[in-house]
Amino acid sequence: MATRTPGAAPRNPKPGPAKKAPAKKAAAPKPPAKRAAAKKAAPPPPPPPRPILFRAVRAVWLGIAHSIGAVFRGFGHGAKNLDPAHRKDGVALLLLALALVTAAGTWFGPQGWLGEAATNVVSGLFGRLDVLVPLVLGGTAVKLMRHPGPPEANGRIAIGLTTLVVGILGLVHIGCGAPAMSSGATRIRQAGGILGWAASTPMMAAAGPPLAVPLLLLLAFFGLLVVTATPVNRIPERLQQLGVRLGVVEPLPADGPDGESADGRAYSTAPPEDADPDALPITIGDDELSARRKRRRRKGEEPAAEPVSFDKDPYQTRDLAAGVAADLDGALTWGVPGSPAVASMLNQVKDNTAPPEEPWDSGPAGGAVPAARASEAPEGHGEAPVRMEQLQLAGDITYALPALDLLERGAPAKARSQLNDEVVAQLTGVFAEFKVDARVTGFTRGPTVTRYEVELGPAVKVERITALAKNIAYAVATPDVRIISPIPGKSAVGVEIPNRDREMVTLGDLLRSRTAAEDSHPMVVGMGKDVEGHTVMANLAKMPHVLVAGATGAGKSSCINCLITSVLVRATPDEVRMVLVDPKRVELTAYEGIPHLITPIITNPKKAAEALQWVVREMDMRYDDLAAFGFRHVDDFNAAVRAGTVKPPLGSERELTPYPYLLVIVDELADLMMVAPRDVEDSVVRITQLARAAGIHLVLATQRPSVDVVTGLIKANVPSRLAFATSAMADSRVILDQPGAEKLIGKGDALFLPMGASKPVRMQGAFVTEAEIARVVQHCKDQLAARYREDVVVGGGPKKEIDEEIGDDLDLLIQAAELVVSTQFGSTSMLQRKLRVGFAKAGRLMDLMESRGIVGPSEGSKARDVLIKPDELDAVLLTLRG
Ligand SMILES: Nc1ncnc2c1ncn2[C@@H]1O[C@H](COP(=O)(O)OP(=O)(O)OP(=O)(O)O)[C@@H](O)[C@H]1O
Repeated sequence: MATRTPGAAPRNPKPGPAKKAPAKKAAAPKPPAKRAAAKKAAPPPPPPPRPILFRAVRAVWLGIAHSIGAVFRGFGHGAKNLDPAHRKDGVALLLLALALVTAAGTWFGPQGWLGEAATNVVSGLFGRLDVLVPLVLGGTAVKLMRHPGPPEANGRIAIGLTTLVVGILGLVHIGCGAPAMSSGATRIRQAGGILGWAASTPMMAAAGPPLAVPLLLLLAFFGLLVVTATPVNRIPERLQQLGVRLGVVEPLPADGPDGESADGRAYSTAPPEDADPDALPITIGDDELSARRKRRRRKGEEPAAEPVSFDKDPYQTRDLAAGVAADLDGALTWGVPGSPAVASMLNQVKDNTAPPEEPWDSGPAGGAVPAARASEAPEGHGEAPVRMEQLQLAGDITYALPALDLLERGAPAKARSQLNDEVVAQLTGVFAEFKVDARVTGFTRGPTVTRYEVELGPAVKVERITALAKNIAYAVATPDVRIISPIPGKSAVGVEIPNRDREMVTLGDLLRSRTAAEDSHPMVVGMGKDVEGHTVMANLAKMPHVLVAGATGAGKSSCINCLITSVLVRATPDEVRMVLVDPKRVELTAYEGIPHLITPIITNPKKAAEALQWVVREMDMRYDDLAAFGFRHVDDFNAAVRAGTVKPPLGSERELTPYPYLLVIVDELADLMMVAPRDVEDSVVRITQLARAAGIHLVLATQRPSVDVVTGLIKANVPSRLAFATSAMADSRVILDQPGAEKLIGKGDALFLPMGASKPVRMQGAFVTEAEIARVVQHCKDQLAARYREDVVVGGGPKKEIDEEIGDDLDLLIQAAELVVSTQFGSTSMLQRKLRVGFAKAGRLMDLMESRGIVGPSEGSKARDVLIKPDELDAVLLTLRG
């Protein structure tokens, strides 16, 4: 659990004396220091346009390349939906052409001057192995077209492949008698080529031929590890996986003890012991951006102006080979020099895992960069949990969590686009037009909105910017301008303007992020990305209950899908169980049959109200257990059960098992409130007041955040709020107790106010497609069939003959009968209190009991006579149940 610290940029010195600056002075030159800072902050000029011929050739080349790429991607599955932003068809076509030319020359004899030249170069460089060059080039081209992978990986693969090839060519050269250069070009070509000669000669000179061979073998082996990003300690595992793929080895069953994965890595499902239960339930990871920014800032480097991708798999960088790989990735892709010594390589692994996004930063004074947490990450970061795990469930069932590959990668995030530069120019234009001494000193671009930072000249009132809101909106042609004054932690006014080229945040990218990897708690879910592009993760167990609201089409269902999919990807059914309530009948059907469900998806609002009452009973039962065994939180009880330190009472045959978290998701609270407002409110309030310690958590979604749906009582007990765009400010007030949500721009744009936070965080909610959900759900269903409990909703099991008059009140009536008979006290107000029902319902229960001979008739305000003795209770209950 970590929270974001506000930007560490030094505050500006106080503005000069409050002398009213004449209007003319507004445009006057700034003092030198200010000017210098501003100059540094100014955006770099756009690159000069390229000649038209170059652009035409490029367009034709890419056109051909994309057509051929499309053909290659058309084969089989898995490459058809490659995001255009990830394509590398241009380079791939070049490699393909080279493969064809070299194949013609080396396989069929040189033809023509081009063929001869290519053959001479290839055979001269690679010697005997020249025949393999076309294959490697062709294979690489096809791989680039079908699965280009993250750009950093290409750098690593290039270096690894070179090391591998040089090692092998050196060995071939020695194997062919190690001819010297003086023996002629033909002998060199018939051995390891110039590369083989260059690799083997110094080794033999330095260590002698017997040692040169193992050294070259080591070099080749090292290259292989780098190409495949295999850490040394995972070689056996990778070999095993290869064997399984080739069908020569059986998959290993999970052999770790409970709570340990197959590879022996501890897999903790409980929150960290030192976790502060009152801390904010969200983690805003600054891994993606700030680590690199901060490093660059330390080095005094200018930020990169080019938008860059930060798709990077933190799991690949664990030890030497992976460390080198990561280091080389950084070196090749981002121009960061690779460290010479192995030790420093290892140190840099962590740094290199931070995606190298670089927003436009105005340098220390502009402070568009928030403080980074990445460099303060705990040492053990490299031990991020491996996601594909074989986990042991109760009853010796192994359960593999879905692979993160089932979720798509998003397009690379942009740190800056031409449209941002245009907006900066428009803002500058507005300030100049209205003669306000202010300038844009930087911006941080999020997926949906960009926050432009505006610094004011001396003696310029903040109100002058706020007063310009409408003019700014006019200039940038969008009504949705939000002004934040000041940006927390900075002496600057923030102007949030939607990106016309907005980006999608995919759930896959969130769950692959380092922030997600660092917290293996099963209830941690991907929420989205904030305005600075940081990953926002939330721990549902710490929320502990959340209200999700917004107008129709604003993104609630997508958010709920992300929550459920996150849980499916990160938690086993033994860790988290769910009750899904979907009165709209369409939103959650994709999850029918998942093993995490405790009861089939509930679509009938009346049944939903019953299910909530079941949740209350489950909570009471858990509380009884906690009290009986002397624990205060279900996590402590679970830990004790797993450790075997808690035993059932003597004589009891009960087998203690840990309680899973119970996640109750209601996708349209309004539908429930329409059928049984009092019961639903009662249950929700009771659950929200108490369920936290019992590991039961509610997510309530509604598109009607009016006071009759989100009542005062519900609001008071649901502390975390997530507001998507609302149609009116009043709705925003109901959800967040403040305006703001009415200014959101829909499609997942949200304000997130987690428990304990005073200000909401604006974020772009994540998105997960139906196809991804279907893949994850299929995986879970393949692992385990759902086992439903029959007592959750009455009527879930075989239909019993229940007295028509009793109808849906059977459960309550039974509880009332138990209460009245066991206490021998026929009081309506007692029923109201104990069953938490209203006066009308308690009166009706009393009447039902009277008509069934359990209590006598009403005697005014006096308690009724109880006509049944405690030992007759069981028989009476049986009759009631039909
Ligand atoms: N996070 C997101 N990123 C991108 N697009 C989104 C996002 N969330 C929603 N959308 C787009 O908005 C559409 C409507 O979203 P969604 O169905 O989640 O809305 P909703 O609030 O649940 O509406 P309703 O209440 O009518 O069900 C989606 O089909 C999708 O195209």
